[in-house]
Amino acid sequence: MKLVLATGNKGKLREFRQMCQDEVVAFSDLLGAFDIVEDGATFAENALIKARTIYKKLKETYPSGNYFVISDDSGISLPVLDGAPGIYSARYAGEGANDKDNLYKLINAVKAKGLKETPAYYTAAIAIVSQYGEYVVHGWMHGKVIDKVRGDKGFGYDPMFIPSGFEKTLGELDDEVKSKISHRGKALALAKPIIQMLRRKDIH
Ligand SMILES: O=c1[nH]c(=O)c2ncn([C@@H]3O[C@H](COP(=O)(O)OP(=O)(O)OP(=O)(O)O)[C@@H](O)[C@H]3O)c2[nH]1
Ligand SMILES: [Mg+2]
Repeated sequence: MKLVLATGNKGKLREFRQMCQDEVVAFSDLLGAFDIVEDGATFAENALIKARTIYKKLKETYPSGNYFVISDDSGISLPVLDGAPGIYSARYAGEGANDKDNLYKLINAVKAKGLKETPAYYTAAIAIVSQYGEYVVHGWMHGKVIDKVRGDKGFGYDPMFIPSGFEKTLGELDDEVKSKISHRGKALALAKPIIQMLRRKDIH
């Protein structure tokens, strides 16, 4: 049974591949690349929208295929900004904004509050859509953001985010370290038993 990832984000794909023993196929390799409208009100709703869209298209394109779809909707929230950018993290600096635009907009928002650092947390909702049912799990990573960029690892807001208990930003820490403590890593740890269950169902 194929595990198809419903994301167009290369950073997420890299992290999923590193964290899953199973082979992970990007949906664009099977269906070509396209955008999905994420108009849900929560991370969970958006994750389900993405996974359902890809599952439906796969069923239309490969009716006898054997697969399940996994998606990730995630973002960073700052209590000092009433939880922004939250579910709008990918388009914080506007539709079509890239990671750098979003990163510098958030740095400027922190500075505009007269702060050098402030608490922040990442949320990830992972949805799994399969012929047996739909599942959603969550993970969080708490820490703080600073008013500057440090390091070039990770993606998105990582160069300004310092996880609790660390001195370095995620831009300075290796992917292996990030995976152990990240919102995505924690959500995936909860998703793994579901994935195993789906594989067992597939066998019997
Ligand atoms: O520095 C970061 N490290 C992370 O670990 C992380 N996780 C999420 N984010 C931010 O939140 C948006 C998600 O939005 P999002 O879930 O809609 O994803 P996306 O649009 O990039 O891809 P897709 O999966 O929807 O295709 C992303 O673009 C990033 O800006 C992160 N930033
Ligand atoms: Mg998105």
